[in-house]
Amino acid sequence: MFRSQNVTFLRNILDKCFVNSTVLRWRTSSVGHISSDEVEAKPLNAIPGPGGLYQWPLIGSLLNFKPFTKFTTETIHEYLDQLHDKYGPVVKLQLGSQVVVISDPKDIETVYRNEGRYPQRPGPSILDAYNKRNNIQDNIGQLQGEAWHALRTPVNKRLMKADSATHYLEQQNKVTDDFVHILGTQNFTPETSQDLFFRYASESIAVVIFNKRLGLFEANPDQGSVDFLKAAETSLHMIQKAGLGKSLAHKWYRNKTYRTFENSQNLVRRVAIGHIEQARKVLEQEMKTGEFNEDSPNLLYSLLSDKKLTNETVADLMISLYFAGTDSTAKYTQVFLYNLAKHQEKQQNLRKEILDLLGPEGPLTATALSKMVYLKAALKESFRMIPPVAIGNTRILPVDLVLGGYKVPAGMKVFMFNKRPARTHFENPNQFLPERWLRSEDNTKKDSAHSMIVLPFGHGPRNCIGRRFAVQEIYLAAVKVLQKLQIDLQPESAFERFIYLPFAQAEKPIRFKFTKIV
Ligand code: HEM
Repeated sequence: MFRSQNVTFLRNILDKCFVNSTVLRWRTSSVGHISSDEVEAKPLNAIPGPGGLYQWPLIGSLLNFKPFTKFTTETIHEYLDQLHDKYGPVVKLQLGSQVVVISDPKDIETVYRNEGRYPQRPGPSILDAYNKRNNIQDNIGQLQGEAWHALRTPVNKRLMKADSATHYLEQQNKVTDDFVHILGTQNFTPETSQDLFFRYASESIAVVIFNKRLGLFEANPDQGSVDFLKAAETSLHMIQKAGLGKSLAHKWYRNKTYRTFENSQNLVRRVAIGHIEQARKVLEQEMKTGEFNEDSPNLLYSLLSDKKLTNETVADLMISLYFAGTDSTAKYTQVFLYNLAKHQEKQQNLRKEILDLLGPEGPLTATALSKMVYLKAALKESFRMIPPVAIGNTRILPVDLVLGGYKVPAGMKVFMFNKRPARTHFENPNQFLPERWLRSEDNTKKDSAHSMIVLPFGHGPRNCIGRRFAVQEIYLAAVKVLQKLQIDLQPESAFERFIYLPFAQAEKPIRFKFTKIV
């Protein structure tokens, strides 16, 4: 052990020789400083975790799940919680490949601060296999390095600016009006209400991606668009299963998981390509007739006009956005409304904010949205209580790091298990308290690592590219539902268990009760 003056001395020396030293090449904290514990960092093989056969490649992954344990890929969060209870904040195990799972916000911060200009998130291995077999180019979520950056930059310009999503508010207000009208006028089984949320998310993102309404709320919607929803969900489920090592052979032959994935992914692509083709035709027609309005938002037009992008790349990008932007938002909109239904007092507080700013009929505008502090706090608290992804925040380390006192080498896959500190690092963690986010910023940011806990959309240059749209759609649903309807839960749904597929969802479809406010 080092005394504190020795540690300060060491820090100075290490900071100076940090870059070139071969002996002291381990980056040890978010800002390159070093602590006494970290100087004595232990090797990778000292990281605790399930031992013996569990550490074997391939077989080790299978042993994590049923029938060998009580866990499945959907309850991976419960399994990781149990491992962290047993082994501490750094755990090593086989999940598809060897991974290090971390849950200390300081370590999470260290990973993000050192992720570099082109952060590496492993692409889904089953999608890699599918693309290779079908001669399809890798998409934004799979590319790495400069190729990823070259594609991400033009998309950032269109989707990630502060006002990117608000340009679509007018059209998305209309989608939400239709959604809320149906919620308020029909009786649903839990399954049909769940389906309606999928239609809502799909319809909302389609006005951005394809510049058109899909008609999913109509009596006889296009069957392809309806089938897309189930196919996207199945594809994502298979991605998760394969990614966590429950399917191993898909790389070498078309096993059952792969075939299920292939069928659903074929459908996802076919439907998305159909929409893109139609959107392109409309665009060409409008340009011919002079109807085209350059000032109205049109993502497809804007991307096709970018000389650096080929038509094929634009099409693949649109497919990825449609695929990534439906299931995720559909599921989280339900989770948020669930939290509001479960916490009636908070629902009333939020309704008051909404009615004060918009009244019972007003559309959601960018100005009103900027004033809705309770809405933002409530969604953030919902993200804390039930994070939308359990292990979506993953990186392959570009440099050697010290995490929790262990040396983790460059190239290692690291899962950031933010779900755990979201419970362990807050007062009254089991209470739904939007108010905790209303306190002054400095109060919630006493510890800089605290800002590394609630990260529903990841962090850094590779964070979720659809986040502004996802959040806007969830806000719109909450605002418009609360303007018109009271949300309750039927008694059977009062204590739902949430699982990950890979996005958070209730284990059984939620039994909402929507009642018109008179
Ligand atoms: C509640 C809804 C959503 C959640 C919780 C979510 C979550 C995430 C997360 C955690 C990541 C990884 C970020 C990282 O590695 O730092 C991600 C990436 C991504 N998301 Fe989302 N997402 C949502 C909605 C959307 C929407 C609406 C779209 C498209 C319109 C979208 C498109 C993407 C894409 C393309 C990536 C990969 C980005 C890249 O690798 O550069 N997501 N998302």
